[in-house]
Amino acid sequence: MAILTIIGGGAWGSALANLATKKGNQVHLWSRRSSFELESVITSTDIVVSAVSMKGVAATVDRLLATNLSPNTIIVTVTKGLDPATTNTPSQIWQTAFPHNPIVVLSGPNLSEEIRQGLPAATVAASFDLSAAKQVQNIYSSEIFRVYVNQDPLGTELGGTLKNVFAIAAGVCDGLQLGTNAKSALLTRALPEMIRVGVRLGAQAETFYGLSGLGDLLATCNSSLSRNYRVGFRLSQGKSLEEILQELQSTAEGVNTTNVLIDLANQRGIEVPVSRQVYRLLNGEITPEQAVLALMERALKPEI
Ligand SMILES: NC(=O)c1ccc[n+]([C@@H]2O[C@H](COP(=O)([O-])OP(=O)(O)OC[C@H]3O[C@@H](n4cnc5c(N)ncnc54)[C@H](O)[C@@H]3O)[C@@H](O)[C@H]2O)c1
Ligand SMILES: O=P(O)(O)OC[C@H](O)CO
Repeated sequence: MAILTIIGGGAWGSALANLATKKGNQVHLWSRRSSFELESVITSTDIVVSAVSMKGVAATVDRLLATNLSPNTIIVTVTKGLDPATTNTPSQIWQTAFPHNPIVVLSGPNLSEEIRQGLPAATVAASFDLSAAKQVQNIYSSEIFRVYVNQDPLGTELGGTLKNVFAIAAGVCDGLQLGTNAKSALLTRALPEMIRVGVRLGAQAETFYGLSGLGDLLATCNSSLSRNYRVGFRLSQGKSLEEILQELQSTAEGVNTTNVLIDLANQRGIEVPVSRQVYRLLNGEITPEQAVLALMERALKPEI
């Protein structure tokens, strides 16, 4: 049995708290509205899970820096986003702030609503520190949640983060009723685009073929449970982004991720054709139909 403190009481933090509690662990679920102080539970904590949205990562890091967290405590990050100021991933931010703590990325095709319903799912615990990843694997593995490990935290994290951009595109594709051929083409071309970005940032290409890359891409791009997919679907119905985000009342990380990704691609000269059309659509530069046409009329090229 381990003692976990989960920071962030949103959809995913709550689902992760339930999974760990059902395995017999002691779980403190802390959010900004909690009636207890973070300090009061942190010294006895074996594992801290950060389940806040990207916009809350910096504040959460500061909050934890103000406690006396032991360097032995494993920090697990599940946020799927990029920092607009630095383009860093959450695990990079955590590692910089806590250089002596093991940092583990937990990411995979994990729509929280399905997990809340007790449906089976698999995921990846990734860390440079394999023993820390294995501890997280043991704590979270159950008959409904199968956890694999790897040693590519950046690739694991970028798979979960970048797929949100394509989930928006997939929602547009389905909303416009473009058909199965178009959807298959979109998802297939999304994967090399994710790998191109990931490898340039230092991730391993193979990681993107696993659960945290292809797996999460398939889950998110094919489910109306995905908030990013829903953003794309509603854009295709002519709603404004502002209106959609207002109705959503929850986090769709793909909107911020698209903007950061395009900054990054421009700085480093990375070719990201699908993401670029998602960017133009989100920023009101083109209509969904124009985005599709722009992709179809690109200069012809070899497949690989
Ligand atoms: N919901 C899912 O299916 C799922 C699955 C895997 C990963 N994720 C990722 O987990 C993260 C959280 O997603 P969610 O679905 O729980 O979102 P959510 O919108 O339900 O909850 C977001 C949480 O972040 C907290 N937060 C935001 N700003 C904060 C701040 N400044 N300080 C402290 N806390 C702050 C909120 O209080 C809330 O608890 C996202 O990055 C998401 O991509 C979600
Ligand atoms: O609801 P979304 O689009 O944030 O997707 C949730 C998870 O990332 C799916 O793995």
